[in-house]
Amino acid sequence: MTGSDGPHREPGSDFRPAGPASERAREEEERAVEQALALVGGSDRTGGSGRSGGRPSRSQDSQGHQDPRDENPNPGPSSDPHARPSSDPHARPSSDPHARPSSDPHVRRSSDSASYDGRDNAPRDGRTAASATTTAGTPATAPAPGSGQPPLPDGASPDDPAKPTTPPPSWNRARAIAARAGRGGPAATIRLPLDRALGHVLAEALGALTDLPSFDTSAMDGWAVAGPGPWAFEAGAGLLAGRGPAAALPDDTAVRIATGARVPPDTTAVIRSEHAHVDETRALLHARRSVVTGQDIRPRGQECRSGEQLVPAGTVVTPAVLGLAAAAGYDALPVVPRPRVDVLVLGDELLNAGLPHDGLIRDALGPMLGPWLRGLGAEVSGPRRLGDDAGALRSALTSSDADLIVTTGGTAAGPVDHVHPVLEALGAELLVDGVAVRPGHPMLLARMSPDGPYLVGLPGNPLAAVSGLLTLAEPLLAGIAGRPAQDPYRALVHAEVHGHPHDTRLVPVVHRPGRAGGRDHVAPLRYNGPAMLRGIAAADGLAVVPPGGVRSGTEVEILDLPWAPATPWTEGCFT
Ligand SMILES: Nc1nc2c(c(=O)[nH]1)N[C@H]1C(S)=C(S)[C@@H](COP(=O)(O)OP(=O)(O)OC[C@H]3O[C@@H](n4cnc5c(N)ncnc54)[C@H](O)[C@@H]3O)O[C@H]1N2
Ligand code: MOO
Repeated sequence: MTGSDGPHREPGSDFRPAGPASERAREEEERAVEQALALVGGSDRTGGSGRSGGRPSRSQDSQGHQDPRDENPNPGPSSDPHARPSSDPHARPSSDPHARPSSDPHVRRSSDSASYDGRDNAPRDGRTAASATTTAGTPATAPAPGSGQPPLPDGASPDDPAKPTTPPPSWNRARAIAARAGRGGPAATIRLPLDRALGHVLAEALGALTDLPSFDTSAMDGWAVAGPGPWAFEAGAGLLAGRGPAAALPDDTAVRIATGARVPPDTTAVIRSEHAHVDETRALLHARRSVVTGQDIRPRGQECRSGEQLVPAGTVVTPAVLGLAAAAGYDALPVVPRPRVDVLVLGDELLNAGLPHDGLIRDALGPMLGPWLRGLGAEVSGPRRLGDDAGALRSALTSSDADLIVTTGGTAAGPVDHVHPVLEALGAELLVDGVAVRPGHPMLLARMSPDGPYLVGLPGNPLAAVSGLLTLAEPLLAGIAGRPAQDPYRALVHAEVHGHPHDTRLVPVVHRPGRAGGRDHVAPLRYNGPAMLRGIAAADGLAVVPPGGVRSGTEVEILDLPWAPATPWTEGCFT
């Protein structure tokens, strides 16, 4: 991904067409974001920023290729994981799997329904629409399963067939909502000693506490000389680093000097040892080449003057920043506290160790999410494995003092999918309830209360969970931690990547150097089905594939994975 021919980053770019229509779309998106945040009392601290191919097979083949259409084949009312029973007896289904009957998304509905009774296995189907339904476009109701009512045409609502239903937010809009929600809170500052500051974000600009260098210093081992030479010197005398000030150097004299030693006043230049000829018998030093005034002297303040800004607020404290801060006189740094994240893993079918057996499978998300979230700058507790126990989920949510709770699984409408009913019962506000992205469309973002933690509900399918992590958790955490969210950039893609008919697809890719005059590019990886991690484990990025797909030889947006660049063992995964 390096080199002038390589994929170039265009931080502000997206797929919106230019012109007034895109301007309108942007304004609408902004409005929707504002509405979402108004519900939880969030505001934008910083003012906001943002920024086909051949016919695919209909199902996943033996190589792990996934037909994007399989994940949303317009399944009809009962197969929509978002489908919620309606409290409206006249409610009729929509044929859009995302369609939720209209209701004012700004109305926070009461939670006095029988949707959640705090017991395990609370009947999902008995849930009404009383809920934390909100803005981002996915108010939730669907026909009661088995109601036998015919689906409405796309765009029609059950209450008013002429009234369009609200689709789930686009991938870009969902990310914007999450980012702005994260930026909505007050920015706290703590001072941390250097050895604990790594990975935090600077809450304030770092100003130098001293000139750097703080004194004129020798850049080389050699001789400090005064005047044009040759120079007399005193055998055995010399200046070392770490010593106090030396006496001024008289004209036509030289003194041995070590790299880093203070240069004596009146020094003209430093001559490197290898460029000097020492006449021991006459105690005279000669230069082997011409001497330029000031050579190999680092003057005081060359790198910075005291008070000068070294790095701005918002900079992530890297090892290099730690080194710079130490050099500039800091013992501790003003940083934004790491966002605290609780990870709750849901699912009775999950094993913590050993081989899958008897229908049980290994928990793939618990081991993955902690390190990934830490990589995003969070302080992570857990994972806590709660099984499919609505009561346990409820008490974990109410007792958390984290900034963000991440749950895995249980986001859909299966019999033991407790996330929505528990959020409803607790009166949480849904900022995002489903996103037009594959995999991961049932992902959600909620706020437990106006001052309470956020909750990101990741779908249980492992790659869908990764999608939710990068779509909602990453921008939210970046906002809370005071760092910029990752901007996708564009890269050439060497293969056709099928798109979903109307949703964004996130596809694992790996960066490849251009060979034989070819350009650097990304190659999509197979084993990219929602339940698979094999592709993402070999990837260094995710291609953001717009509806309709991308053709080979064109550019696609890329989100880097934290461990980019590529791992060497990618080969088996190429499409
Ligand atoms: N009728 C429909 N059913 C489903 C649809 C749909 O459109 N209609 N969408 C599917 C999609 S897509 C997803 S994603 C899931 C989301 O469901 P949940 O978030 O409720 O996830 P679960 O049902 O709990 O689990 C789904 C799947 O993932 C496995 N899983 C869960 N947790 C883990 C873990 N920690 N490690 C490894 N694997 C995990 C779980 O066993 C299931 O196989 O809904 C679909 N259903
Ligand atoms: O495709 Mo599902 O959306 O997340 O696995």
